[in-house]
Amino acid sequence: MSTPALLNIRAVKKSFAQPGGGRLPVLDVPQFDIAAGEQAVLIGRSGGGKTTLLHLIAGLTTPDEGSIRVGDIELTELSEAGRDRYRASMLGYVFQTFNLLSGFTALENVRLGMSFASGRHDLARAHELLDRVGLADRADYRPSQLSVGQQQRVAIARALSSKPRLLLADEPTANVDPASQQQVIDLIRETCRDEQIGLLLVTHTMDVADQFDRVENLADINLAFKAAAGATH
Ligand SMILES: Nc1ncnc2c1ncn2[C@@H]1O[C@H](COP(=O)(O)OP(=O)(O)OP(=O)(O)O)[C@@H](O)[C@H]1O
Repeated sequence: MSTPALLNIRAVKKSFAQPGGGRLPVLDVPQFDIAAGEQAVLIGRSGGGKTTLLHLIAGLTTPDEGSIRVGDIELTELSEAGRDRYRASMLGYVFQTFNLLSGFTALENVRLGMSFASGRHDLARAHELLDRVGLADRADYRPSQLSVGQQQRVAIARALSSKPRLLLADEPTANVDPASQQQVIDLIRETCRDEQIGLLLVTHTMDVADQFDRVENLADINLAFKAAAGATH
């Protein structure tokens, strides 16, 4: 029996208005799929559209055309409130810049990640996740009292707090030292494996990409990139 699909992208195009007028085509992706529980890494040149693709999958932005399905949900048919609910119930997102709330402690930041999803605060899970990321003794610290690597780990705990089906991680090791890098990757991969969470992780680090069975280069799945390359060569 084949593994059920978690993410199906079909014929998705995304362009942005350019400051000087006209539109910049960034993505033209005929097909991109992730199976339930699958772990894939996305690589590609800077400015190529990796973050834009994650934003589309997260429903943070909408495509010009095409279809994005996550489980039974067609994202392009949802209202903004519907996309908020989809994010809360199905998705974890580790942002490049963490996006922790500075006025709240590490524990509160993790609990904030789950409050929308479950409608209740699962304190035990928040503590378990902080323990898992090695920050049990930092639960009451605010982001400004944590190192950059520790903030990154809080952001990972928060993204996992609502037990998502799909985790999107945008360069989760960009701000941690090489020694912590492997810990962060192991943490994300083990948790996703244990909880059957699909993973799409963006990285510029080949040491990280090489650890994954599935490595997708955006240049290979994005026709907009090929069109732009063809125009300049
Ligand atoms: N809101 C926006 N308005 C206009 N252009 C945008 C917007 N967001 C992204 N872009 C453009 O889309 C392109 C792709 O950006 P994106 O951030 O997705 O690239 P990336 O592959 O994630 O890059 P990096 O590896 O440097 O993080 C860039 O040329 C960028 O200027």
